[in-house]
Amino acid sequence: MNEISAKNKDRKLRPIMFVGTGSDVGKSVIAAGFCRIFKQDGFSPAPFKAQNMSLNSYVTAEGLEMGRAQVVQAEASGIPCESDMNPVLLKPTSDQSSQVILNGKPVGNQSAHAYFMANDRHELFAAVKAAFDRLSQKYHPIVLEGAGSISELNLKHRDITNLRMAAHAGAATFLVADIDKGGVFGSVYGTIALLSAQERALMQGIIINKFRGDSRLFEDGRRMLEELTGLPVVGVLPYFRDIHIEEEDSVSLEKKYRLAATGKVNVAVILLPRLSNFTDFDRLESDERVTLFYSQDPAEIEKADIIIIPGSKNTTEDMLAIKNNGIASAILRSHKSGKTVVGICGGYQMLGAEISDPQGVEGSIASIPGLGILPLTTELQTRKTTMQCSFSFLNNPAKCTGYEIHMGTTKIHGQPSPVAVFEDGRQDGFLLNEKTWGCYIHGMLDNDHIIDYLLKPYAASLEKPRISIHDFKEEQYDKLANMIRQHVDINLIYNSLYKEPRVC
Ligand SMILES: NC(=O)CC[C@H](N)C(=O)O
Repeated sequence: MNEISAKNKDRKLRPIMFVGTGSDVGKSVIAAGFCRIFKQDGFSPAPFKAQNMSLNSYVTAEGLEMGRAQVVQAEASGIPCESDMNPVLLKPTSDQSSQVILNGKPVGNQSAHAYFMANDRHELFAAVKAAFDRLSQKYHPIVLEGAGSISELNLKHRDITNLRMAAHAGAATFLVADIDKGGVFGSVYGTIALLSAQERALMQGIIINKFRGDSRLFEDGRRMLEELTGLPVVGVLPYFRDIHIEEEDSVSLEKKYRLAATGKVNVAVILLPRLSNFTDFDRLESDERVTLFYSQDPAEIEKADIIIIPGSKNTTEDMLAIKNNGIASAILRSHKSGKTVVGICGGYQMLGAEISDPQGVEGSIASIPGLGILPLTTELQTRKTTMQCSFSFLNNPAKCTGYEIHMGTTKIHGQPSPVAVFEDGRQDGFLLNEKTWGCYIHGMLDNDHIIDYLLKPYAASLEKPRISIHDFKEEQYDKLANMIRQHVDINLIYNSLYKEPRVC
């Protein structure tokens, strides 16, 4: 623990917030790092982001849905996640429409226009503030994350995620800028210059992120930015590749591999247009035996040993998309030639004979034939299933964990052949043979023996990964915290958290 935190440990820390000059500047990872720093220093931090837009969600122990970035940050804080950490989650179902999750429950699909305009989102902001207030009764400091850029002038009066939230929280606010993107002086100076006096009063400093090379070379730049903005540059964080923290949105998915490689078990995850929960594959991706790539190229997909059809926010439209772009035929050919084809959630639904949506839950396609590999049909319902689950996989009695998030219910035609049996006796999924199966459970590939089962036909002689997923994540959070401590003036940050907020 550093001197300042040790001396003042009994005093309540005010909230801290990380906002950005734009999206994908690294706010979530920095927030996760600070959650771990505060935990290491003996405080009881908790994360908060008022609104996320993401197809990567998770389910709390209470069966409430929330964005995964705050789940990661809660893990870094060493506490269970709860929906108050992310009260609003927008899950885009198409370019025009999102499913709106409020306090963990879907409140319907709304067009972007209706959602953003209604009464300047007054009610939503009230709900968000209430969630924050509940959370701050239990934890301190609250580590808030903003969304995108804080200088979207036309959206400011409807903002519920950035500086209006910082003002409500009285948060010491730090601006994060990505130097790797270029234009860091313009974006930092411009962002600060466009703030109102009240907003400016919240700002405590600047963090330059993703710096490549020796940061001493940036000393002049740091001084210039301080002169231009009147704010201290509290840290210059390096661009890193050796710390693995789960990432929030599909911007990061774009950067992942697209090609098969030799000498490893090749796993292709179909890059569906509305792919959801791609974090399902993080553990598999980090397995030394595997090369995992995301692809929408039928020729590349056919090179894989194992094809996984992932979850989808819009199974019917994604089914149509893979029929039209040749991927469905590539999957069928691979299946026939004896390769592994596995489906998770939406992907499981696609492996069946038909997906129907009589009530238009996902869109305008009332019904569409699936791949016809598994003897099952799915109907999308208006009621959403969201729950964490414990289950056993096939005949292995070991307890596995995962979670379900879906609107569809699936009927098996003929003899059941479940993949998973839940603690309450319920069954899920269908196993046609060792190389052909599917089920609803997200996170199932975080269970090592299921990964081993998947890889067994291809990887018997290859070395296994050694460290458990829990220990691996803990190690990564500690590495992240240590890296931040090395490059940020942590005393200055603590000082700003002991100061009373300036009245805005
Ligand atoms: N997470 C998913 O893959 C969801 C699948 C499908 N869209 C459903 O809601 O049932």
